[in-house]
Amino acid sequence: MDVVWMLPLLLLFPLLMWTSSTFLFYFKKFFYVAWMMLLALLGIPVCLLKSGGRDVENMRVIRAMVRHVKYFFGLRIEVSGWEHLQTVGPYVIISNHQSSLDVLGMMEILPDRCTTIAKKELVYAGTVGLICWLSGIVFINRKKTSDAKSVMADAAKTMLDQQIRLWVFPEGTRNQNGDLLPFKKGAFHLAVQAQVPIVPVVFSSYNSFYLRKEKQFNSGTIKLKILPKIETKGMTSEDVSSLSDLSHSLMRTAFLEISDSVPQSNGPLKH
Ligand SMILES: CCCCC/C=C\C/C=C\CCCCCCCC(=O)SCCNC(=O)CCNC(=O)[C@H](O)C(C)(C)COP(=O)(O)OP(=O)(O)OC[C@H]1O[C@@H](n2cnc3c(N)ncnc32)[C@H](O)[C@@H]1OP(=O)(O)O
Ligand SMILES: CCCCCCCC/C=C\CCCCCCCC(=O)OC[C@@H](O)COP(=O)(O)O
Repeated sequence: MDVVWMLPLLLLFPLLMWTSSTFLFYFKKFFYVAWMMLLALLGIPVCLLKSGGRDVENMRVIRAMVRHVKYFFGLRIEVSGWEHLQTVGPYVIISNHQSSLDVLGMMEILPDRCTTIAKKELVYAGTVGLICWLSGIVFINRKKTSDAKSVMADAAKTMLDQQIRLWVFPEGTRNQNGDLLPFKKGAFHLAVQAQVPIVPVVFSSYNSFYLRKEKQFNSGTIKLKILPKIETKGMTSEDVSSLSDLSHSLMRTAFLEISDSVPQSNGPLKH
């Protein structure tokens, strides 16, 4: 073929490749949300029949229904430190938060009678919002600290009265910058108020298979490391800052240890 004709084709090829991976990114994201919405639609009547309303036991329904979703996206989830979840009674789980894909890892290890603290906007997410409400998810208004504090103080009492575990994302928002954000204090006040242990859980970086800004969503492995519990018995609000710093330091070390060295989104090589 004439080289003049080959040139535009050669230029077009990378464009087509780029377009197809971007297309795949949006397709997979759309499928993820649509599938979760459908699962929630099917799960809602199961929850209502099982518990008759809002009840943390409904988390078992979500856990059972979500576990297969990882296979659609070629994701492997490797868990270490299972023994640290064998704690009797209530505790607070804290973990880093990179994406809504975290739900897949959560549902691999979610202990019984464990629900989550989430931003209040999630309750309006259609069928997903409704099943979250039915499963006892505690919704907070992040823009009104005083409201969030009082909801979390109530949650501390409920944890003890009803023997519930709570999963909190102390970064307070999704973050994929290749490191952990500084921690907000709510999770630590919660654990100290209820005098229950904290179990840190670390998700490895998704940057090797999922990059939001670059529109990449490939298959890959998520490593989940459950760290030993941190006791809070005898602590007061004075200890919250040091408790938060200790947790952050332990989790950051584990995060860097289990995450692959990969180019970070919009940044240099890390780790
Ligand atoms: C079958 C199909 C199913 C389909 C569906 C599938 C899945 C659905 C099921 C499950 C999904 C669950 C997944 C949900 C994920 C949702 C994740 C999120 O939404 S993350 C965002 C929400 N979470 C959080 O924000 C928690 C972390 N944030 C905090 O804890 C914050 O501290 C805060 C309470 C919100 C307050 O925020 P602020 O910005 O004001 O932060 P500070 O921490 O700096 O606090 C200021 C000040 O207040 C003191 N403080 C904080 N909290 C308390 C408290 N509880 N009691 C007393 N005092 C408190 C803090 O110490 C600061 O004071 P000081 O500076 O003097 O120390
Ligand atoms: C206003 C709508 C709120 C989000 C709705 C998303 C629709 C979800 C539908 C299906 C996805 C599967 C279930 C995922 C549930 C997890 C939701 C989530 O991860 O929310 C993001 C929140 O942690 C932090 O948000 P910000 O990055 O601080 O903002």
